[in-house]
Amino acid sequence: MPQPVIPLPADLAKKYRQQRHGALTLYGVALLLLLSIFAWLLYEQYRQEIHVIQSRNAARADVAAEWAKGVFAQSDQALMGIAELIAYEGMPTRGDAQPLQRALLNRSRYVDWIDDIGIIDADGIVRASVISTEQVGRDLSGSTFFKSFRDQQTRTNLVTPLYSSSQDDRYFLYQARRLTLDNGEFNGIVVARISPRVFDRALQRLGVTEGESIALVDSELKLIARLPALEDPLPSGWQIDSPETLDMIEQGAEEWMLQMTSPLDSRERLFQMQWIEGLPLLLVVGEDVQLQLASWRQRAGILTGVVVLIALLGAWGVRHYLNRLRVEHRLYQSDAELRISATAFQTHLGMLITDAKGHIMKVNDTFTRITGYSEDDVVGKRTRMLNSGRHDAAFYRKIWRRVQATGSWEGEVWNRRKNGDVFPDWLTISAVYDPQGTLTHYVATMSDISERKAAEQEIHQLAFYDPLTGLANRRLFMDRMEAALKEANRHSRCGALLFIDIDNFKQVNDTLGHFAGDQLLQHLGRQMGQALRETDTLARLGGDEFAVLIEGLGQRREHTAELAESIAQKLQDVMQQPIALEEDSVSVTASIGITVVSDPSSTVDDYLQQADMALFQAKRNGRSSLSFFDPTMQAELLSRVRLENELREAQANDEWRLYYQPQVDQAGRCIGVEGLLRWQHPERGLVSPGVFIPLLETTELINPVGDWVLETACRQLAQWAHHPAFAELSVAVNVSPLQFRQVDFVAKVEAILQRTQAPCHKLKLEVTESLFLEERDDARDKMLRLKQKGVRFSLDDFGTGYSSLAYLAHLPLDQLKIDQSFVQQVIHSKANAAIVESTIALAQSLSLEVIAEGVERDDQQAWLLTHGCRTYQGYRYGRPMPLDALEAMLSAESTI
Ligand SMILES: Nc1nc2c(ncn2[C@@H]2O[C@@H]3COP(=O)(O)O[C@H]4[C@@H](O)[C@H](n5cnc6c(=O)[nH]c(N)nc65)O[C@@H]4COP(=O)(O)O[C@H]3[C@H]2O)c(=O)[nH]1
Repeated sequence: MPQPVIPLPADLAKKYRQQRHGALTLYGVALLLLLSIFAWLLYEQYRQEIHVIQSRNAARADVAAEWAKGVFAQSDQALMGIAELIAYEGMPTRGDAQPLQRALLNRSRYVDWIDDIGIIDADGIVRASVISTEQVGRDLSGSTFFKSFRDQQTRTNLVTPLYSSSQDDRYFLYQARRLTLDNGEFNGIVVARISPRVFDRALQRLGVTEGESIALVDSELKLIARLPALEDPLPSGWQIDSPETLDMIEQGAEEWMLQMTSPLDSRERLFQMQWIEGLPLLLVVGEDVQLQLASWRQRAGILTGVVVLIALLGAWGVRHYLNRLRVEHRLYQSDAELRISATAFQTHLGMLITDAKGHIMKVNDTFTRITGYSEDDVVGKRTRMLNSGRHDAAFYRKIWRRVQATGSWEGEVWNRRKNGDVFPDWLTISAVYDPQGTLTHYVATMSDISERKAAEQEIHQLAFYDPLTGLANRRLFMDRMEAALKEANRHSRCGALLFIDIDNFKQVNDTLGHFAGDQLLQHLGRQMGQALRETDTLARLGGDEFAVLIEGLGQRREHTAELAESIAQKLQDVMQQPIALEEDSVSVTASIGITVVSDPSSTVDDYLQQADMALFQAKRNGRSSLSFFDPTMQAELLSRVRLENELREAQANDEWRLYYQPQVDQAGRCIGVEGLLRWQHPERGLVSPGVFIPLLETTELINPVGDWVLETACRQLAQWAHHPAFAELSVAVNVSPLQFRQVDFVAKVEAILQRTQAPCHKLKLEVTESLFLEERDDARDKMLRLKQKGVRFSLDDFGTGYSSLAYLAHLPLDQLKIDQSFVQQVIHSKANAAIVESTIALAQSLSLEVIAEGVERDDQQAWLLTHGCRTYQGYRYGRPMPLDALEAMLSAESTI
């Protein structure tokens, strides 16, 4: 498997590229500079070499020219001497040329390069000749040469190019001088024939070194003389073929240089060519360029070698530098890779590397931290040492099969730490292959997910379990219900749903405190859990309400109901066991509503509703009762819902009525009334409070309705206050605990009293014992504040509750009202008689008035009177009635 290349950080890669580019650029520039200097140096040296050659050529050409001029000057001297002679002695005539002939001979001997001297008279007739005597008498008047002297007065002398001799075809140069008479008249010319050999000799005297050449040519490029002599010497007059030179001549240049191949010996030369002043002769001095530049070439070669060497050294240096740079970067890269690998290895994940056989080779610090095993503990051992024992062999086989098939595996595994603790581990295993595809190692990462699991567990617990009891909460219970319903439908098996409510839990909670209440709930949860099977689901739905789902009870509904009932009874028994709570020992009872889960068409909500209704019914039946859901319950519920809606409308439609029931003294005189609420229903007629008061309390409609009652009663009191027949009547009004607990209750009452201007001391508020079960001090405080206004208090239904008598003594009560349930049994039930008796005694001891409620018969009144109760209320004296009826009744009879 190819190793992944860890890319360099972008800035480092950029720096590397910049350094590399910089080095190459520097090298290129340096090389260019070096080459430029080198080329310049070479060129300069070449230029100097050429300049030296040119200078040398020019110097030699000058010398040669001077010499050539000297030759012609000397010969001209000779010609001048002859001219003077002729001027003195006159032109010889035919036959007397002897003396002149001798003079000519002398001159030609004196100037040895003069091959011949001749004299031509003004008519162009040769008068004398040193050598070519046979020429004497010859007429040359037609020759251009002669004519140029005769026709051009100013011409005094002339040198001609090479002319071939008519006798022997040899070439000669001719130098002529004008002869004049004393009067300046043209008298002919004297001509010297000069042999080119003179120049050969002269050039030889000048000498040349290897490669040099010097030549004299005439204006028609005929060779006059040349040094060095060629192996196969060319004759004078040999026509040189050099178009370049001819070009230059045609251009009329005085002197010039040409580099060209010599047409004589085919050597490449640099030629200096210049005319010899006043002569039709061209001096050509050449130097073999190749030869002369040999040392320059040598130097150039050495220099080139040096430059190449420097360039190579530079290139080597640059290459070395680049290599170093590359190595450095690779090193950095490798280093980075190593660092990354090392860092990656030391991560928050535990890491473990094994060989192909699973023997541990290396672990990191996190591994040690997670497992407690150091590297020394594990190296060489097999990974199975971490096995927790929670997974079977098949589990591990499956993992390794997966790794072999796909190269990796990840998942949750329970492993064991060195200290024996088992922990959940999120494990990944990757197989490592070499480039040939052979498995070489396994790399595993592990992370201890105990905390995550615990958190998940906690979240799960919080989401699905009741934090107080640890039982399933409503949500989980609903899920289980859903599942159970599906299961029941699939297998046609019935189940049962039980709703359990602890009777009077609220009072326990209120009297013993919330902590004790919590303990009680936890205890009951545990007790019930133990009484049920593991497959049953016990949940706390909230408050003191528990639910049990029992599945798979049977296929017959009746049988299931029987089983459910027995389970419910078992639970009731369990719950009734006394429970030690702090210092108290408490025993509670529970009411249970049961519904049988059997109807495939019913939903979870349907069953929950049914169980709820059954429970409602059970509670209505009294403590510790069981009730099965039946369809009539449902009807009741529906009517309850309807009633609730109607109650809301009643408030809006002003359907409330206040009835009054007389309260009398032992003489039968009405001393007051109790205001009792009635509902004037548009269809049902007059409805008793027993039907709707509990509903008003659960819907909190009790507050506005209670306000209305208070207001109505007070208004009535205020009216009666002005009526002598009723002015002494007091009005007792029932105040629900809910109503009393309103924060602004006192203010409300005060406002009503203020508004209605009712006499406060005639208003009697009837409160029940349940008011003092919670927030006692607040209730007492409110009573005291109202008491200050003169409002009086009567404790209603006395004897039915759990009132702490000690506490009652501290309340600002005025009256105890004996509940009608005791009063009506007072004759027949000794127990009831005892309760009434003790109540009367209690009232007397607390200096409270006492009134008996529900007195229907005379014997009851007699008994009460005998036992010290002198105030009564009951049908015996009048049923609750409308105001006008009451007033009519009171107006008609002075006593009842
Ligand atoms: N069998 C029998 N019953 C007798 C006799 N004498 C009186 N009663 C009934 O006993 C109840 C006395 O009222 P309570 O104990 O305060 O019990 C009241 C009271 O707790 C509540 N209630 C009535 N009006 C109001 C109200 O305005 N506010 C509040 N919060 N509760 C009210 O409704 C309860 C029932 O009221 P009612 O149906 O009017 O029933 C009244 C009354 O009609 C008798 O000789 N024999």
